[in-house]
Amino acid sequence: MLYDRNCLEGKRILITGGGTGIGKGLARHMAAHGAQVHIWGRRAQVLEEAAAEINREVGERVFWQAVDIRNYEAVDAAVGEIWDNYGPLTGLVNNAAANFIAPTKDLSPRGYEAIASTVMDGAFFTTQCAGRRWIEQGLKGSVVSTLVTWIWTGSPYVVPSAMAKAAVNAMTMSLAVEWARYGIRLNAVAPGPFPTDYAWQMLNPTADSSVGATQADQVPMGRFGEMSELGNLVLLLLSDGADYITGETITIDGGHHLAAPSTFAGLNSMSDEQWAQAKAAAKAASEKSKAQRSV
Ligand SMILES: CCCCCCCCC/C=C/C(=O)SCCNC(=O)CCNC(=O)[C@H](O)C(C)(C)COP(=O)(O)OP(=O)(O)OC[C@H]1O[C@@H](n2cnc3c(N)ncnc32)[C@H](O)[C@@H]1OP(=O)(O)O
Ligand SMILES: NC(=O)C1=CN([C@@H]2O[C@H](COP(=O)(O)OP(=O)(O)OC[C@H]3O[C@@H](n4cnc5c(N)ncnc54)[C@H](OP(=O)(O)O)[C@@H]3O)[C@@H](O)[C@H]2O)C=CC1
Repeated sequence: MLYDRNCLEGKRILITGGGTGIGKGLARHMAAHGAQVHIWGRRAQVLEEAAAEINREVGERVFWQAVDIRNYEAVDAAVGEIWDNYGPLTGLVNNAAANFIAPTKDLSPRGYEAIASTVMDGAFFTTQCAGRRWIEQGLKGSVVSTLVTWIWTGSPYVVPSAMAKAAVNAMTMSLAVEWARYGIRLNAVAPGPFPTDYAWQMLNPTADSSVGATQADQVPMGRFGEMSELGNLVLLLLSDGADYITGETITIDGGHHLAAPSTFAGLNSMSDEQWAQAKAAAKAASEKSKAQRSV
C-alpha cells in the first residue's frame, strides 16, 4: 500500500456508479484506507453484491442506494438520507456514466440524451446536492469527477460522451473558483484505458472495433492502467493532503493522449455492416443490464 491504511479514517465518500468497474475499484480502495463509502447505481442486486464483497475484506464500511442520477429529486433525497442516517459526506466521486460507440449521423435524440444526461446532468445534480449541504453547514468537501482525455482531444464515434465530459470539466473549473471560499475543492481525473466489463462491451463490442482507444499497444507504457494506480490518485485528491489542489483535471494514461491515438479515430474504416454488428452486440449487453435495474 502506498498510503497508510487508515489515512481516510473519518471520511465519508459517495461514489456514483460504485457497483461496477472503476467505481467499484475506487470503493474498494477508499474503504481499504479507512473511509466509509456509499455507492450508487440503478441495480440493487449489483450494488448489494459489490458492497458485500468489499465488506468481507474491510468490515462494514460500504453502503449502497439504488439511485438514478438523472432524476434530481431522487438524487436530493438519497443524499439527504446519507446525511440523516450516517452523517455528512466529506467527498463525492462523480463516476457514473453511459456511453457506446456509434456514427454520430445515426444517433437518435434519445441515444444522445441517454449519454449526455447521465454524464452531465448526473454529475451536476449530485455535486449540487452535496455542495449545497456543505455550504449551508459550513463543512468542507472534495469532489472528484472521472473524465477522459477527450475533453482536450475530442473523439469521433463517442461525441455525446466527449461533449458531456467536457462540460463536467467546465463545471470543475468553474465551481473550484465559486466554492473555494467554502473550503470545497473540485478536481477530476482523466484515465486512459482501464478495461472494465461493461465499458468494453459498449466501446469495443466486436473484433472489428478493436482499434484505437481501447488498445494497450497504443499506450506508450505498453500496458493498461491498474486500479490501484487510479485509486491512489483519487485518494490523494479526496484527502486533506491535497487541500491546496482545486480546479485540476489530472491525466493518468501512461502517456496515451500525448502519443495518440487515444481516441476512436481508428473506427473510420468500419463499414455500415460492421457498425450494424457492433450496435447489435452492444444493445444485447445493454438489454441484459437493463433487465436488472431496480430504479
Ligand atoms: C483516452 C483513453 C480512452 C480509453 C478508452 C475508454 C474511454 C472511456 C471513456 C468513457 C467511458 C464510459 O463512459 S464507459 C461507460 C459504460 N457504461 C455504461 O454505459 C453504463 C450505463 N449504460 C446504459 O445504461 C446503457 O448501455 C445505455 C444504452 C447507454 C443507456 O441505457 P438507457 O436505458 O438509458 O437507454 P436505452 O433506452 O437503452 O437507449 C436509449 C437510446 O439509445 C439508443 N442506443 C442504445 N444503444 C445503442 C447503440 N449501441 N448504438 C446506437 N444507439 C443505441 C437506443 O436505440 C435508444 O434510442 P431510440 O432507438 O431512439 O429509442
Ligand atoms: N474504463 C475506462 O477505461 C475508462 C473509464 N472512464 C470513466 O470511468 C467511469 C466508470 O466507467 P467504467 O467503470 O469503465 O464503466 P461501468 O459501465 O462499469 O460503470 C458505469 C457505472 O455507472 C452506473 N450508472 C450508469 N447510469 C447511471 C444512472 N443513470 N444512475 C446511476 N448510476 C448509473 C452504472 O450502474 P447501473 O447500470 O447499475 O446504473 C455503472 O455502475 C465512467 O465515468 C467512464 O467514463 C474514463 C476513462 C477510461
